[in-house]
Amino acid sequence: MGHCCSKDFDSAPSNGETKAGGNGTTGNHVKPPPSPASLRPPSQHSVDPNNNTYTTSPFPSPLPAGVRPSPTPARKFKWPLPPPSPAKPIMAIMRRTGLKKQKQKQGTIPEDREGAAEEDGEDEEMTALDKSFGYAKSFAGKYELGREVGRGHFGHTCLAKAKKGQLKGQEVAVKIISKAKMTTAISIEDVRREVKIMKALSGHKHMITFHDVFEDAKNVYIVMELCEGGELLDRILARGGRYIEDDAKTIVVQILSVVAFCHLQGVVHRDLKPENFLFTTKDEDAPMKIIDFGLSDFIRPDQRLDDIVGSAYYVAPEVLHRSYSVEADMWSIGVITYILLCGSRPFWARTESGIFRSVLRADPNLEDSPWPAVSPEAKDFVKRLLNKDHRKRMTAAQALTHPWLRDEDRTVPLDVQIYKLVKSYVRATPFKRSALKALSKAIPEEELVYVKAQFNLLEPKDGLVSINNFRVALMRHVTDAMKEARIFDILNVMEPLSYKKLGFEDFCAATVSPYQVEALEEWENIAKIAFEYFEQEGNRAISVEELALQEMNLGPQAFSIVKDWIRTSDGKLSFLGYIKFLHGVTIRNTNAKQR
Ligand SMILES: Nc1ncnc2c1ncn2[C@@H]1O[C@H](COP(=O)(O)OP(=O)(O)OP(=O)(O)O)[C@@H](O)[C@H]1O
Ligand SMILES: [Ca+2]
Repeated sequence: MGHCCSKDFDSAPSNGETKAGGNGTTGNHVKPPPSPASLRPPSQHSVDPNNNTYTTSPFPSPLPAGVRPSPTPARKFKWPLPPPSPAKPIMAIMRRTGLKKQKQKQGTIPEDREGAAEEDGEDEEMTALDKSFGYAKSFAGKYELGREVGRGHFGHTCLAKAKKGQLKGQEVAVKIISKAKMTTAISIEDVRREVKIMKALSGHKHMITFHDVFEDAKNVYIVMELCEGGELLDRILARGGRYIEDDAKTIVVQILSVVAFCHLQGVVHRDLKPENFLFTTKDEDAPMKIIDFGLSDFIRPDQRLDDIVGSAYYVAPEVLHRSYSVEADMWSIGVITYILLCGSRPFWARTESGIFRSVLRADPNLEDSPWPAVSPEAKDFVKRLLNKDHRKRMTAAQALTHPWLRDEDRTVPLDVQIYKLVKSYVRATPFKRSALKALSKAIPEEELVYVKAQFNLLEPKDGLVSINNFRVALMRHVTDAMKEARIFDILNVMEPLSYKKLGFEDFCAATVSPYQVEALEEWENIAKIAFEYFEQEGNRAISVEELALQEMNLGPQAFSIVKDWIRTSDGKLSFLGYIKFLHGVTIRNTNAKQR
């Protein structure tokens, strides 16, 4: 859990560089600790603990005017930096959750009554809430509790020794979550879901192994494998704030491998940070395990979440905009990689709102020391994760095939993104399909490593894949989480594949994402080549009406926009029109219906 509160890179031994900045707009610039006072993170004094959770986004919504995100209440936002005392934020968080509920029930609470309303709300909830989970009650009979090994916002973790059963004599870790702090139905549901997710995902080699769960009148006890090697954050700090590139790769590969697994299972972690990766032993090369699914959630393939959740330094821009999916985790991995490689945070400011401003607007600094000494592949890797446009970010499976990490001996995990893209492709018009096919033909061989790996994971028969290949590949990885996230539903909307099989060429066309290709350095060249192919094989005369209504599913309001995409000389798509058509442009200022 979040020892982000007690450790800070700014107080870590400096790597010697002094950078300007700290205004929240120029990236994270670590300051050397010149005096004992600066060892205390500055925001201790400047962040208001009562103003740390947003029930609505502090930023304008990215949704079209008039469209509001669904009304799920914002849940938790954690302290980015050390609070004055460990007890206060817990109380503050719990009170705030109570307040949100109260507000929902009764509408606006007058400002000067807020404190009282919080307390009232808490009391009311405490008496009404059912806090029995149905877990076994025999914790004390089965385990002997030892010393505390960690503490976070929502509980503390202790050593324990199993007294009986299969684990008899073995040391385990027990996360103890106090029922007194579960003051709302949401906080109870969070614990229930944390247990469900840990149980379902247990088994992956970089996932903490879940053993058991218990409860009594006071607490819930989550029993899991003990990791004795400490948090990744501690190792970064012990190394003076950064890793050499090869060691960073070893870390990032492990993170991606387990996160790819979570995403395939329909679980978004939402709190990826170095504090939530533990080393199994104290050995330098001990494997890491992901922990803390306290903020995680199930997510359907086509779902967007809207609650602002996470830790400030690692939060993705679209989370602040309240419309996000698994790509938000990929942003956090970009932040972790950036830190591993240079020892500084990419988005830094003294206050929480300053950090958010930086996340939304600032480009990470990849110029100053030590970046000139970092390989171009590593920099490209970071850029492709810290892209503010979530559509342009690599997925976890894709990132594992990036040139920086590529290793032919490592199996690439199945990527649920493939399913989403194929679903859209098989439902697209022939004109759109030929536009995508032209694009896929222009992609350099180098970039096809990922697509080839995904195609092979579907185990093509005679070079072809059908809906059954997609089903069987998913089944191979099925867990209860995958069922809960309704991942299999996507197969129903892929039903045109019941009558048609895809060869590798079609598969490439189906799985090419114009947004991700646009993020490549060679984009301009690729686009030109793609258009040449399109001119040869797919471009045809098309009317404004057909383009807007049939091809793009837009309303007549879009006629004036798509009109410019068509060449007057021959009535076919122009180069610019082709590119826009590929992207399925979002027309915000019309009431046009969109696919
Ligand atoms: N399996 C484990 N083995 C060893 N230590 C552990 C284990 N699980 C958790 N810890 C320690 O306990 C700390 C808190 O655990 P965890 O992150 O799950 O709690 P949390 O209250 O949800 O945290 P946060 O404040 O980040 O939400 C971890 O940072 C880690 O130091
Ligand atoms: Ca944690």
